[in-house]
Amino acid sequence: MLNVEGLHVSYGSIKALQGVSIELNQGECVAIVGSNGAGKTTLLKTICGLLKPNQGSVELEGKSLVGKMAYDIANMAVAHVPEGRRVFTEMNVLDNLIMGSYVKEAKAHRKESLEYVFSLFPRLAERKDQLAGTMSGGEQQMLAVARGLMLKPKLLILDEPSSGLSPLIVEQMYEKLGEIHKTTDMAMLVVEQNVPIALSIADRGYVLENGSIHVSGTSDELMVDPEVKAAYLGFH
Ligand SMILES: Nc1ncnc2c1ncn2[C@@H]1O[C@H](COP(=O)(O)OP(=O)(O)OP(=O)(O)O)[C@@H](O)[C@H]1O
Repeated sequence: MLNVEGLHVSYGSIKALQGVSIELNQGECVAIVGSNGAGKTTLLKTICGLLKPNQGSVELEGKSLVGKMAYDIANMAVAHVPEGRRVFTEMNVLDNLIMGSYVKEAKAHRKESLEYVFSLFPRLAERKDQLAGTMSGGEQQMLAVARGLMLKPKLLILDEPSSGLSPLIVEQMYEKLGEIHKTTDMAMLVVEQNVPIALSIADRGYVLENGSIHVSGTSDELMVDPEVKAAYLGFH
């Protein structure tokens, strides 16, 4: 459903992506992993229309996303959960969720979507009137994911959901992401530095190094790949 082909993206003279190609099928969860500065966030931002590539194509179900505004991409049911959560801190939980369903198609299903995210994250239902900025880091990450789900996405894009969270909270977060993956047919693209946890829920993964795909395969293949093990899984 998502085809990214030969993507080149630069920031001035810095080449952040150099010929990246990935694909994602409906219902699949794919992890993009790699070290700091490998180009992971740049790849997601380009897919979501926040950055314009110098070269290459990004297609969702055969329709190009290149040059589209972020709003139009949201209208095509692509939800982006950015790194660092970025919830609306001065708004309460419920209003944050409502903001997630601002496009026409999502607005029409707002009630069911709210029921769905509240059943998935009961804590958010309990705290629906609380100001988002006063929630804990883990709760804000749940809210950010739930806000993404309010778009009724065909493709849910998550940038470093583990970022800044304690190991236990990361585990709980990934349990939920695994549940979403198992119980829906939406495609999920997860960027992570925490490679083992990302591969624990993903069907496949791509290892990005210095702006290029270095290795790719199923999660099981990557878990036993000697280079991946040495570089990311702490085995030598
Ligand atoms: N706005 C920018 N201006 C200039 N260079 C940038 C900008 N954003 C990113 N870069 C550079 O592009 C490269 C890729 O950055 P990117 O943020 O995509 O990496 P990343 O894999 O997401 O890293 P991290 O895991 O640390 O977030 C890095 O060398 C980074 O310094």
